[in-house]
Amino acid sequence: MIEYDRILVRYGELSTKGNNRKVFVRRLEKSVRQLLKDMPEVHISAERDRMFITLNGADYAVIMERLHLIFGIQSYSPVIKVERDIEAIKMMAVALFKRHFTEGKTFKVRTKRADKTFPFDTNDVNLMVGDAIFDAYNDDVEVSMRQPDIEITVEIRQEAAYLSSETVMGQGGMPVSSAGKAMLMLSGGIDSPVAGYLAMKRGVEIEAVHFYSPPYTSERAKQKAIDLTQKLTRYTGDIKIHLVPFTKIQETIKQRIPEGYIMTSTRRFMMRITDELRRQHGGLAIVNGESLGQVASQTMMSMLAINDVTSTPIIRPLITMDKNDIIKIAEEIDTFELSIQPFEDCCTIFTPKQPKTQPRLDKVERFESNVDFDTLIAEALANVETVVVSIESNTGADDAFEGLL
Ligand SMILES: Nc1ncnc2c1ncn2[C@@H]1O[C@H](COP(=O)(O)OP(=O)(O)OP(=O)(O)O)[C@@H](O)[C@H]1O
Repeated sequence: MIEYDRILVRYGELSTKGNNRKVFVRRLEKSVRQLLKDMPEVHISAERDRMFITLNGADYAVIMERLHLIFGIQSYSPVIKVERDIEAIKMMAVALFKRHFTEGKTFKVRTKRADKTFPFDTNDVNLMVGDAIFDAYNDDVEVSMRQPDIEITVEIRQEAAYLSSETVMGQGGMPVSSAGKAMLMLSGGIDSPVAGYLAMKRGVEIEAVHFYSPPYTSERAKQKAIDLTQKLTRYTGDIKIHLVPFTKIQETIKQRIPEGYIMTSTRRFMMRITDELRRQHGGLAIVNGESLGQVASQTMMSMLAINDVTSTPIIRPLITMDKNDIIKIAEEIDTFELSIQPFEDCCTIFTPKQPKTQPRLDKVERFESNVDFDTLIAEALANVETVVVSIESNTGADDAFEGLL
């Protein structure tokens, strides 16, 4: 049976990014190199609009599985390289087809001609290759343009033609850290890990910030935030998490701020501290899991009052999403089960039964001005614990991202 000799990787959106493309392609190449570091036989060559991973005996299925985790890849196919000769193409297409064909399966040929000097156009190649397959089976096979069981792709480039019968969709998005760094406000809930994933997918490098309030919240609640961070490392490698002790600030808020404004004020302090950590660690933005109208803190009035503490850009990837869609992504990235584990969260413990859904900025500012919060903020910042969370060891790619960020 014929065997694939390389994997062809398509960048998609990347290829349209003008002058930045070179930088993006280089980053993507670096991600792939790191991910396949334990396979020294593999050869990677990143060209302008395609990347080729030559197997040299490596198992293509293992590589295909890992590529699925890399942002910036639109799709990829295991391919066989053949001469730019229509007879050679036809022969290989038939061989590939035979590899997959069982009775009743339909097919389609899809050609892409990157090199326009090739004497036949896309349609000609589709027809000629299709005819070769019909001939090989005495016309006893059927074409289906809409939903073929077997799709033979032929990509004709300057140096050769590449044939495949499998195309897998990648994650899409932009390569890791091509957009700079942001701080992810990570609670133990469903939403913030999804927000982090979506930001990472657009090339944002994430450092997580988690607020915890012992003894009101337990070690296990803190561990949950670390475990959620670990789930995200699968896509980028190591992620730092800053664990901020928040007890004193929350107790002070509870004593000194009128009940209806406790939640607004709590969020404002979280944001101020996150912003300071951002400044210290060279971040450019803050990412959170807010989604419009989900809970009291997420009305527009509330956001206005909370957001007022900083002019730093706040990225809210979930802002217009429905809960069901957020949950779907949480399931896909395997954070959902962890998120729904019932460990206490610092906010829910102190949150009054009826927080103001339309808090007024002038009021919350007045309430806060009566208390010396600056000292408490400095104290919390001085006691931040930073942990580097590493990629899970069962992905088969441990350490693969080392040095990537
Ligand atoms: N303990 C925390 N540490 C860090 N960030 C937090 C914490 N609690 C809340 N946040 C941030 O504030 C956002 C809004 O939180 P809130 O609890 O109002 O909403 P949520 O829909 O329950 O969010 P989540 O599901 O992420 O907990 C969160 O998505 C997160 O970004």
